[in-house]
Amino acid sequence: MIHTIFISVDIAPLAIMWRWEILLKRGLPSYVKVVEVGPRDGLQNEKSIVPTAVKIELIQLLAASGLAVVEATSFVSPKWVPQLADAKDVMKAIQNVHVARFPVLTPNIKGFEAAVAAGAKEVAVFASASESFSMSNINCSIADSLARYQDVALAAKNLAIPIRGYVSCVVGCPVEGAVPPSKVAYVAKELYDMGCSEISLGDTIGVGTPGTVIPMLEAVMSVVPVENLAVHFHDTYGQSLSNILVSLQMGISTVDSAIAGLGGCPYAKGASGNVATEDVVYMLNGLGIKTNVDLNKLMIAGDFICKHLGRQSGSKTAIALSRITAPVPKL
Ligand SMILES: CC(C)(COP(=O)([O-])OP(=O)([O-])OC[C@H]1O[C@@H](n2cnc3c(N)ncnc32)[C@H](O)[C@@H]1OP(=O)([O-])[O-])[C@@H](O)C(=O)NCCC(=O)NCCSC(=O)C[C@@](C)(O)CC(=O)[O-]
Repeated sequence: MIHTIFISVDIAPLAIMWRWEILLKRGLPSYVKVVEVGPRDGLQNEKSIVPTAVKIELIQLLAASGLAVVEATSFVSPKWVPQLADAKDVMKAIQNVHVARFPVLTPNIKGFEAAVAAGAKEVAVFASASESFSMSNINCSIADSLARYQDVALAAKNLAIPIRGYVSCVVGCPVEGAVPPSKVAYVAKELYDMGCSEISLGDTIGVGTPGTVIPMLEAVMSVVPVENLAVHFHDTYGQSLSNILVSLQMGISTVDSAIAGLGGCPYAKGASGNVATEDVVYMLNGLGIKTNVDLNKLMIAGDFICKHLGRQSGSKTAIALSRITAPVPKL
């Protein structure tokens, strides 16, 4: 005799979860490259000079966490950014660390040559989508900066050195206010056309929301392939993670961040730190996106630099995890 057994299963919650997964994960990459900018963007605005040995140890700890790229320092004028005047010594000390790449900022050919002489194998140039910020940050117009960067790009190409291009003030400028997406797209395309293999779009003063970031990304993505783009958010208004999420949904898979949320540009008054690497990795872990970064090891690096600077971490994740003594619940 055959018995039919009916089991009543309420599938509604499962269906809702499934729909949310589809909605949320639409377009999300399976892997995100996290570019750590803490030793450079994070420290450049610190008033007291951080000893070179501390910078080197920080870089080593960050590389040990699994980060593939750690922006190490800048070969800029020490009169403009005294904190990074030890760029040469930092680079020399990390020559034998091979687990990560260590790009450096170079504002002109002088900086490029010094960086290469110190052992840099990757460089980055930095332009702005706002004329006023270009003047205050690098003392020249956007057009003049692009002409300078042509020389750097050519020199880099001759030595087969990869070059990244930053665009600052992609949604707002401390002087000019809102920046039109078309201006950002113009500068991004110029950098891409001169040979920058990655264009990082910087919300220097952290004023963007998804409402302004999406139209900006649409404009840039119409002239530069999405696989060559990165996003770089400062967290002044607490919008970074939502801005990162929409960027990922639009196809971007490279995200800049700074350990412990350090940072700020000396020439962008009022700008707060970068989005914290710990917070970015926590969110990406939650989305099931691979980063190859060990959050516990990141915490060690964050702890190290915060102790040195004598301040609490700017990462909500780091603060939360440091208060938890019981194992972190697996969400
Ligand atoms: C671009 C310059 C040099 C122009 O500065 P300038 O004063 O117009 O340049 P200059 O050519 O007249 O040179 C002045 C002095 O600097 C020297 N100099 C010239 N170049 C170099 C060099 N590369 N390395 C070392 N020294 C250099 C040069 O030799 C000279 O020395 P002096 O004769 O007076 O003794 C200057 O404005 C500068 O260094 N600016 C850097 C500012 C900076 O680093 N800002 C922060 C980084 S950008 C940022 O944070 C935004 C970003 C990327 O994170 C993305 C985002 O958040 O949006």
